[in-house]
Amino acid sequence: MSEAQVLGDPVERGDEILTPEALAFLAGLHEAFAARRDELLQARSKRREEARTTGKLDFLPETKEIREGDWQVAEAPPALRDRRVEITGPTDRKMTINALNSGAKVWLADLEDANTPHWANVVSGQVNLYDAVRETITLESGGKSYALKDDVEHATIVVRPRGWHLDERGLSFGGRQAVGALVDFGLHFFHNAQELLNRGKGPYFYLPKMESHLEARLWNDVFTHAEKTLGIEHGTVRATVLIETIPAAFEMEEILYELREHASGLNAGRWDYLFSVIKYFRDAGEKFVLPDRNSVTMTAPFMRAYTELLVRTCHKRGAFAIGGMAAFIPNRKDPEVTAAALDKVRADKSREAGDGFDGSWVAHPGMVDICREEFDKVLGDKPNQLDRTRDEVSVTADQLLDAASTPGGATAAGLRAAVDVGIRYIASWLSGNGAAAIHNLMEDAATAEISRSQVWQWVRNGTQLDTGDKVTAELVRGVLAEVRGELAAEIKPELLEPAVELFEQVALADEFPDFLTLPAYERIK
Ligand SMILES: CC(=O)SCCNC(=O)CCNC(=O)[C@H](O)C(C)(C)COP(=O)(O)OP(=O)(O)OC[C@H]1O[C@@H](n2cnc3c(N)ncnc32)[C@H](O)[C@@H]1OP(=O)(O)O
Ligand SMILES: O=CC(=O)O
Repeated sequence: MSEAQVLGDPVERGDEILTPEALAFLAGLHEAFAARRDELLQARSKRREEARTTGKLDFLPETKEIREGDWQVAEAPPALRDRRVEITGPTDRKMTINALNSGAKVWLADLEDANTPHWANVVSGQVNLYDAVRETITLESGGKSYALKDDVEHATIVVRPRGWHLDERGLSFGGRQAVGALVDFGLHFFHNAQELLNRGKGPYFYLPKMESHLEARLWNDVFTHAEKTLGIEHGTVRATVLIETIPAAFEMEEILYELREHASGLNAGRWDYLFSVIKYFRDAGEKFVLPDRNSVTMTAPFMRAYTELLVRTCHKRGAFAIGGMAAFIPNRKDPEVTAAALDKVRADKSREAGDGFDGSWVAHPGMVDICREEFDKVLGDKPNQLDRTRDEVSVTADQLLDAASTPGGATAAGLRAAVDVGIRYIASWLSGNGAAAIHNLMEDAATAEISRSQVWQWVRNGTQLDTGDKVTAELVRGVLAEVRGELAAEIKPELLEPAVELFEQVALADEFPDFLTLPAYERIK
């Protein structure tokens, strides 16, 4: 087996996580699965090229039997039967404690879009998960003592590892960089799977950014291998898959089918989904050009088609349908902003509960009650609404791809906001914070991806703004220069300058970079 080499700097308590046994377990995962990961990433480009040339995607003819077959996913374990409110957040120590105490049923412990994968964050996130699972996690910070409360039910931990595309420079196996997803999954599983089972929970995961059922098959094989290696019963791992890429929307059934012994549901990851629609069809013509990011809502016809199909697919197969993130967050200093955010989140969760979702996401502890209240109204004493099978729903490929009917337009204010948010977010990411409050919205990698890919698409299509200006690279550079001047008073030059350069690269390069976090990762030391 390839030998593990730890290349990242030492991290406090890292020796408890990067033990020889844990590294050997990761080496086994890499030996078995890294090459297949590489092949599947290559397959992504081939499929995208087909969509670019045809401007189309469709349900797969070769998997029709699966879509029409009679099968169900495994029954949910007790800890995942009631998911009416899920809080998401990075695994820093304070957020971990606050999330577990928040009153949410589930905590999505985010090693992905809300986390900058600095080696220190990668390892300390695992230290925090280790302590969280054992309920020993405490912190002294800002004159406050943090610990798990005795009088609330602690949220069930569901870990989101990085997507398949990201490598990890802090570790190598046989001289090749580790696969980020296998590191995140493997360390949590190795240290905590048995401990979680002893406590009546289990190793539960959220799987991000998949583009096909073959990628789901790979995850399923990883789970089976991990269970076998550690002597844990097959089917103990439970995974909720984020449907957050446009090709995956055409394979919801197949993804559940591949993971059926390990699946617990699908989530409508709306932000990455929007990013994916733009990215996939960025050069397929005007009909895929979307209006300003913040004006595309969940009631746009193509977004509605996606969520309706998701609920229908899940409940047909006995899987949970989990709603997405309304990005509005409260602001302690501004009651008006807070009141408006609460109203918007309430409306969003009310719509989702009415549509048949079994629960949904919030980004902030201040939103937990609102989400719970809206789901309580629909669920009452029932833990979920798997029985609402939504048989009347039927969604076509054209409906999923109908970006053209989205109301709204591209505006100069929208362009400026995209540049401003993009730069602010990248500066935050580079500093080690993968999630940030920007203009009273939660921003993470997914939301920032929309901003920069939208700019790229508008330039490529020469989109006309409300001012009559056509979006060109020159126009965007002008906006960039103005925004950079404004932000100089707020962001240190050592973060602002690389953030501006990176934004320019990911928004204006001739060749569209697949993920902004790839060139950003190259920049971190
Ligand atoms: C599109 C997607 O992929 S969504 C999923 C990925 N994104 C995320 O998970 C982002 C989750 N949200 C966050 O990270 C945060 O809410 C932020 C960064 C947006 C804002 O955080 P802050 O600036 O700290 O907000 P604010 O000052 O209002 O926080 C108030 C308190 O709530 C805590 N808090 C805020 N958000 C969270 C959270 N998601 N989980 C746990 N605690 C939280 C803060 O730690 C703070 O605690 P304290 O009073 O003990 O100091
Ligand atoms: O990951 C979730 C999303 O909305 O993107």
